[in-house]
Amino acid sequence: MSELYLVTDTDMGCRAGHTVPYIVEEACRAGVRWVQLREKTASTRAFVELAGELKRITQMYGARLIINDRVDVALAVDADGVHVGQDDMPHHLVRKLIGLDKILGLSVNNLTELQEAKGADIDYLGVAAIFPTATKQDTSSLLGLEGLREICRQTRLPTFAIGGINAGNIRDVMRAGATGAAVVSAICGHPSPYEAARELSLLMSE
Ligand SMILES: Cc1ncc(COP(=O)(O)OP(=O)(O)O)c(N)n1
Ligand SMILES: Cc1ncsc1CCOP(=O)(O)O
Ligand SMILES: [Mg+2]
Repeated sequence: MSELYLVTDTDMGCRAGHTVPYIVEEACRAGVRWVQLREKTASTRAFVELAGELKRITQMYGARLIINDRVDVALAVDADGVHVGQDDMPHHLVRKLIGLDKILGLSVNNLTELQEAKGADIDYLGVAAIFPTATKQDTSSLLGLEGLREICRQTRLPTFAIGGINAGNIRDVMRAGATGAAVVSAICGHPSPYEAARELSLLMSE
């Protein structure tokens, strides 16, 4: 199964002429089985409606739907899980709210955060940021491939590398030991999300 992880961006999709449901369906058609709905400015109503739409699409393809930051939205649509970072709701409280059966992802940006996450009841790590990215403004210092390699070496949890990953570097990311790669612009900003996801999936399994 492809461990390519699509993280959505409505504005970027718009600029490329796509809606988020279109991007998600095209990526799923290309084999993506991890989808995160990331909405930083949407109203709660719009967020929940979009999440419901993505739930139908992801279910059709057997893909997982993860909600960024918002436990309430995840619960409202019975999503497969939630992804939180270091400034979001603490992961142990998220686990309490979503229950044991849901997927919980946590971002780690350095080795200190990795140590703090040891023993936590989380299902995977988002390892950020690997390369420079224009998609997220508030990223902390860059890990690079060496930083990624060290984090992967020190954990048994599945690791999804994120930040500036594209067709030119995804093989290096996988060679550094990541379980998978999470991307925003490489799929949402591409003229063909289907072709982009196909190419990335092929490259990462080489
Ligand atoms: C798979 C994955 N990894 C890392 C992140 C970043 O989460 P966070 O640090 O909470 O930042 P925001 O995405 O909320 O801006 C992620 N979303 N997904
Ligand atoms: C959400 C997020 N978290 C860390 S970097 C990032 C953005 C990644 O976007 P892109 O794949 O376009 O570099
Ligand atoms: Mg967050």
